Amino acid sequence: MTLTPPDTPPAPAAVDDGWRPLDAHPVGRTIAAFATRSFVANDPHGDRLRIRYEARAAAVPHATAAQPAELRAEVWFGPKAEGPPGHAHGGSVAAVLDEAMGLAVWLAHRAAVAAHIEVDFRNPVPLGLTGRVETTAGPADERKSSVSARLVGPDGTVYGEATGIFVLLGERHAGRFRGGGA
Ligand SMILES: CCCCCCCCCC(=O)SCCNC(=O)CCNC(=O)[C@H](O)C(C)(C)COP(=O)(O)OP(=O)(O)OC[C@H]1O[C@@H](n2cnc3c(N)ncnc32)[C@H](O)[C@@H]1OP(=O)(O)O
Repeated sequence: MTLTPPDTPPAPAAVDDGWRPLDAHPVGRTIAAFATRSFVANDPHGDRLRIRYEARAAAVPHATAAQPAELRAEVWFGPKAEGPPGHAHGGSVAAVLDEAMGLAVWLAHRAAVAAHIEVDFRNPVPLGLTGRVETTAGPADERKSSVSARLVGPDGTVYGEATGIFVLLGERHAGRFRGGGA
């Protein structure tokens, strides 16, 4: 049992910073449904990657430079994400950053696919790490949006940073990127 000294100030009230599970937002619900099938997020109880997305509702839809849309995630790199011994495969780190950037653009604007991404691997990701992915989707023009993301550990270590150009899907893409599978 812990005794609280009488001169200890009361704990500050929890601040509601606006972050909610992704499926709590109307647009986010559609995106979350996609994520249940995606390469990164389709095995939430597996041994490779487990990821949970959150969105800040106040920032969506329609990101602006002054108020960029934000999507973040908590991600766990399991033993089956291995690349170098004991550490996550770079492809798994890139995939996590890629998907988070794509979902951030979709949340802020509309469905989009990656045209170009760049990833900097700043530190090796130890297997078993639970990190946070932070994204910032900027404004879009008629056809594309730029976006960035980073993977940060609980002690503030930056493991990866990425930037991307995501092309917004429109009429000219009709028939491409439809659901399918086998
Ligand atoms: C369904 C929603 C899903 C959302 C979740 C996503 C999660 C994961 C994210 C991904 O990994 S998506 C899968 C990987 N990406 C792909 O498979 C896309 C493959 N590439 C294509 O299908 C086409 O190249 C693409 C649709 C990206 C572009 O073709 P378009 O014919 O629509 O592009 P267009 O040439 O008209 O260019 C549109 C704009 O984007 C720019 N652009 C296109 N490709 C670029 C590139 N590679 N680098 C830089 N900019 C590029 C281009 O310059 C132009 O800019 P401006 O409007 O300013 O002129």
